Amino acid sequence: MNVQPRLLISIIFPLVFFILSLLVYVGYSEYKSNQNAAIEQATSNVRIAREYLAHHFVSAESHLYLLEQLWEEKNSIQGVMEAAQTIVSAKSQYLEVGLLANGNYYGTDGFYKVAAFEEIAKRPWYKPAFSGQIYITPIYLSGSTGRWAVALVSVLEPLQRQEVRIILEINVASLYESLSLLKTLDNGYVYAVERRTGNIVMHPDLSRVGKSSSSVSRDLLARIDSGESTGTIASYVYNDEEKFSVYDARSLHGWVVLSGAAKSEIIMHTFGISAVTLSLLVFILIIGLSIYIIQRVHIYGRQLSEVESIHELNTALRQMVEGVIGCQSIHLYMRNVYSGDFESAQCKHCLSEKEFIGNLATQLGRFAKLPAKQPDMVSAFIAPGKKCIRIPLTKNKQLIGLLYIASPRLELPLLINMLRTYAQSALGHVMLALRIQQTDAMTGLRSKYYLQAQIEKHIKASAPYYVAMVDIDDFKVINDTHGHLFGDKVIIAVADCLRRESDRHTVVARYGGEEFAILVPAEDIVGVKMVLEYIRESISSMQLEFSGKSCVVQVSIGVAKGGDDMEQSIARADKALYQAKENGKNQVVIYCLNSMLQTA
Ligand SMILES: Nc1nc2c(ncn2[C@@H]2O[C@H](COP(=O)(O)OP(=O)(O)OP(=O)(O)O)[C@@H](O)[C@H]2O)c(=O)[nH]1
Repeated sequence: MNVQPRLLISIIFPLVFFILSLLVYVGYSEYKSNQNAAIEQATSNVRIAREYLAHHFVSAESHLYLLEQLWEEKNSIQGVMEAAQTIVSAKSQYLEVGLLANGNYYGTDGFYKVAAFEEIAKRPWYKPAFSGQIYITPIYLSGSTGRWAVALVSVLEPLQRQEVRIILEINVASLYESLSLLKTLDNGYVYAVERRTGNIVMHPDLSRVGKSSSSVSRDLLARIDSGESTGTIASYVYNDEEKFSVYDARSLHGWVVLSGAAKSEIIMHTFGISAVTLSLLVFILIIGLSIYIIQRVHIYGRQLSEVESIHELNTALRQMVEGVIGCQSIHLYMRNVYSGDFESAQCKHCLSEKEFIGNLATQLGRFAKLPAKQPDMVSAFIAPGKKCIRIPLTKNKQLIGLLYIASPRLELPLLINMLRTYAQSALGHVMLALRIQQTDAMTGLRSKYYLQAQIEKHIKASAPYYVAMVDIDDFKVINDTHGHLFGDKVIIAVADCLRRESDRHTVVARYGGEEFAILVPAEDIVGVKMVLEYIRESISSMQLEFSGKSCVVQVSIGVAKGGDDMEQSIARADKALYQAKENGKNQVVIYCLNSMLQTA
């Protein structure tokens, strides 16, 4: 199946636009679904983290309860501390267990301190509280271990009017270890913030712990306090990256657990899947179509380079132009190598060299787009009111033709330049073939075929003309006397004389052997007769000398007024020539219907 390149090109742009729109739509849908998936993943991570933390808090509370029971049974400091030591040793998340009793602070690993109340009140785990209360402290940097910690504190009945409290200090970093494995997309993480202060309690970057969170704003904390305990923070900026987070602030000792990811990750995921696949498909499609189009242009180009006549060139050019860029019509003007005029290959329109230089020469560079309102003198004639493309065709930097494409559908410079390359090479080829066909190799005069074509042109244009046949007298004798080489030189000398004595509108051709034909554009015989007599006299006055041999040449000429029938017109001139020979040669005879008229 052969699809015309212009059809493919005309569908490429809408197709690319359609696919790009589809890409945007698919990309947007994919982004939305990836965003929902990321939110779901973050929600699930937050739920897992909450369950994990709740489990640990319950476990810590049960350890506290155990120690409380021990204390309440015996009020034995040693008993409680021994049990506390066992618990701390077994649980890596616990930094220390402390007992405030008898005005002293007893800590695991043998830490003991006489506790003046003022000093106790400064400890991060201390706050005024009623007996029977259990509370969790804000995050603090543990003085004894230098680690970030929170303490779960149980306030017991005072003993001998002195406060009794059991303090379970939890290592936050150790608690976070397992949670750090929970990922949202590739790099999102779980973290926790204190509701009361807005400070971070758990974060993969330890330097962030104890500092205020960028995601949990005062505004959000207020909303949480008013009951909005779960939800999504749609957008916030952290480390110059736009992020989102899912939060849950339900009953976890005042902690808000969060998980989120950078939005760029969602975009990367989106591009990673659909967009890249689709872009690749579009890319492959465009490359494939481009290769096909270029191949088709080359096929047209090959057909063009095989043409041998101007008619074939016209047909092949039209097919190529219609197939490649599409158009209403094309017009080819080719330079006449003899006159320099630009003649239309389609019609009789001709731009003389003078007109051409005056109007177009200075504007001819690369191809030009001529809008309907700014035509040049040719486009105004061949396609009035239509836009055109004018393509100059050159050979050896010389202008040999002009191609006009009226109302082109595509104006892509790449295609027009390909077209131009093939067109100028084909035109150059055809012009060379024409030149060979139209020129007589020995004398350099026009050939018989060119003369006949020119007569046809005059007949078509209803332009008046005369045809004269010129024959060298007694040429056989010259040949026989001086040899054929000498005879050839005589033919060339006569041809030179004919050329010299004719003006640029007269066509002089070698008709065959020692016979010549002349086409004279003229209204009446008077001027023609004068010219022919002048030619005859010029030839007979030549003294020809070659290689020491010399001779005088004379010619007989028959002339007839041209009619609508080319062959008949030539036959009449021939008849007059025959009469000139009959009358004794070296004379001009004019053909008349009933009798021949001898001149001079
Ligand atoms: N040297 C040479 N001779 C040619 C050429 N073409 C034809 N001839 C010769 O020209 C001669 C023409 O002879 P004819 O047709 O008898 O005519 P003619 O001798 O000129 O006699 P008239 O025409 O009656 O004056 C022939 O002998 C041809 O061989 C050519 O290209 N070169």
